[in-house]
Amino acid sequence: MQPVLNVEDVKRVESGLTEVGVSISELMHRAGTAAANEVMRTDDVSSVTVFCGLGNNGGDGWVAAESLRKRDIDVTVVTPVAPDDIQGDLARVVAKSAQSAGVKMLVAPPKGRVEELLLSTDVVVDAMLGTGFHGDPRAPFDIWIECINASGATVIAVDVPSGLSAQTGLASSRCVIADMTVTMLVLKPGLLADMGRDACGTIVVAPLAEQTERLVLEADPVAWRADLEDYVDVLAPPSNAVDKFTRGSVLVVGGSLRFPGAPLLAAQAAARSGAGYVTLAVPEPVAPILQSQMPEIPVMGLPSDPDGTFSAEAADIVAELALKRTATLVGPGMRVSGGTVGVVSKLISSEVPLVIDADGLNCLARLTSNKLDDFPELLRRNEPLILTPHRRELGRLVGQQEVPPASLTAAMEAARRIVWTDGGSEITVVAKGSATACVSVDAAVLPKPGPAALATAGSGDVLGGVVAAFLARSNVGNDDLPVLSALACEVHGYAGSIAAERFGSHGVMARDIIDALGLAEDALEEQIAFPESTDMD
Ligand SMILES: NC(=O)C1=CN([C@@H]2O[C@H](COP(=O)(O)OP(=O)(O)OC[C@H]3O[C@@H](n4cnc5c(N)ncnc54)[C@H](OP(=O)(O)O)[C@@H]3O)[C@@H](O)[C@H]2O)[C@@H](O)CC1
Ligand SMILES: Nc1ncnc2c1ncn2[C@@H]1O[C@H](COP(=O)(O)OP(=O)(O)O)[C@@H](O)[C@H]1O
Ligand SMILES: [K+]
Repeated sequence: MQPVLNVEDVKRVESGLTEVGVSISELMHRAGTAAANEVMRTDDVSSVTVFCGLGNNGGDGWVAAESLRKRDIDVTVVTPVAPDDIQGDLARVVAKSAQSAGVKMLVAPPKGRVEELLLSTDVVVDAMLGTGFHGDPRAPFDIWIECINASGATVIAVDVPSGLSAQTGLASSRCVIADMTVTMLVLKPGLLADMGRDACGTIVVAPLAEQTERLVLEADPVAWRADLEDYVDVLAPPSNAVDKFTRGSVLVVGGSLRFPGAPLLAAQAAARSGAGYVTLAVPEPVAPILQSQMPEIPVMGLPSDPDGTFSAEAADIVAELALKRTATLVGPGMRVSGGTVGVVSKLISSEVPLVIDADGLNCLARLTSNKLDDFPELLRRNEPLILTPHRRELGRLVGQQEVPPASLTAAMEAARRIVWTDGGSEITVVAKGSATACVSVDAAVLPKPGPAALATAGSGDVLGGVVAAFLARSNVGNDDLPVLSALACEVHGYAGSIAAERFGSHGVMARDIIDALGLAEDALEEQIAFPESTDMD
């Protein structure tokens, strides 16, 4: 797994490096050289334009320019001020050095001149704004960003694309869209989430020093990005000595007359994700509608209120059914009512492996008056509990219903409040979004995100079914639940990619993701077993 550090903690690594004798100036030289090395790896590069800002990110750019000049590349720096007028000492020194080495420069050129230069540029190096960026890019960077994005050149961003927050992944209206980002020392969360996914392109981490790895670990990574090899331990070894029950049995509890389809999607997803036996428990009037849709899945009709949601009597029946299954998923389409809150409450207090999704989470929010983290006794259990909220559901659980977490780091923080509620429990929160984090007290694991095609109604119900099936099938300890959940997310994401190939990136419906789940899991398992021979990017 690759560590991810909050930007403020990157500074601890930086000062740790200076303590072992690697100065900031030396780091800047190594950073600029690392960026130049990536430029040299680009096919057919002969002319490069480096856009430099006025801080240390700009300093990296000047070093890169000098390094490229020494390798006979036709390089021009575009800068707001001449080297002598740069305020920062470090950046001024490297800028003057590049100037002495014969690097060409354009000082505060008009927009037309920048556009003209870009016409004959193969590679742009974006060294305007790095981790010191805040607010909206001011002139001239806003204009240069526009010109860079409109050009046909390959764009390599230094540390972080200018205009993107390396911490939050949120971008202002102007943000460089790079083909590659050479990030210094370690991954930062904003590169992996939200706008970061669009802006960074391929991410290359430049460690810059041999002590970096140790210092990064000491700085307490906020998350870990999973590599395929990290899933080896949670994959069950294949065996033919199984029957439909030993392959894992899943109970899906949910549905209402208003939303009958959601639990069906979840149940189908569980069945397509290798659970040998899947049962649906829905309110009485919903049962005949669903049974006709899916003959493989037995549907049980439970006591219902007149509005077509579970009544209070359903809770005990559900808990009894759940005791006989290896995992239970509760929530899809079930609405929030006295009866459904009772069902969720009963399941939580039963020692059954449990996944709570969608309205199940909203019931939990109702039960705890939007303060789940104030109810430690509720979450104290031995069997696994996996919550799969999207950001709005997550916000409702922790008192942020008005302003839900707006970034991956904010979502991880909210998830941590839940998992730490009883001081370290068996809970994993799968904080869903365009990038997802699987958070437990031990770690936050970031699966590789799937395509935007996953952003379609019912896609979360499908993920709930996949997670429940993986939980039902697996024998992993509670410590491994974040990795197991992350694998479920990757299968879901890869199924989304297969579906997008089949139906087009705008044409995917939840049912298409379900149909691709089995193939996605096989392909991922093959990739995990034979990482060299298959390439799925
Ligand atoms: N960590 C490491 O170990 C290493 C870090 N290194 C590098 O250092 C970089 C961080 O450097 P940094 O701290 O000097 O900040 P940086 O990103 O250059 O920005 C500051 C400048 O931008 C300006 N500015 C800010 N917002 C703005 C806006 N909206 N619009 C316009 N301007 C704006 C701000 O001006 P101010 O707002 O203060 O007036 C100031 O002039 C890091 O990303 C990496 O590349 C490597 O050299 C080696 C190893
Ligand atoms: N832009 C995106 N890129 C990748 N995955 C996404 C994106 N948007 C949503 N997803 C994924 O799709 C699923 C949507 O879940 P959810 O919001 O609960 O949907 P619904 O409630 O409609 O079923 C989650 O797994 C989420 O991580
Ligand atoms: K940059």
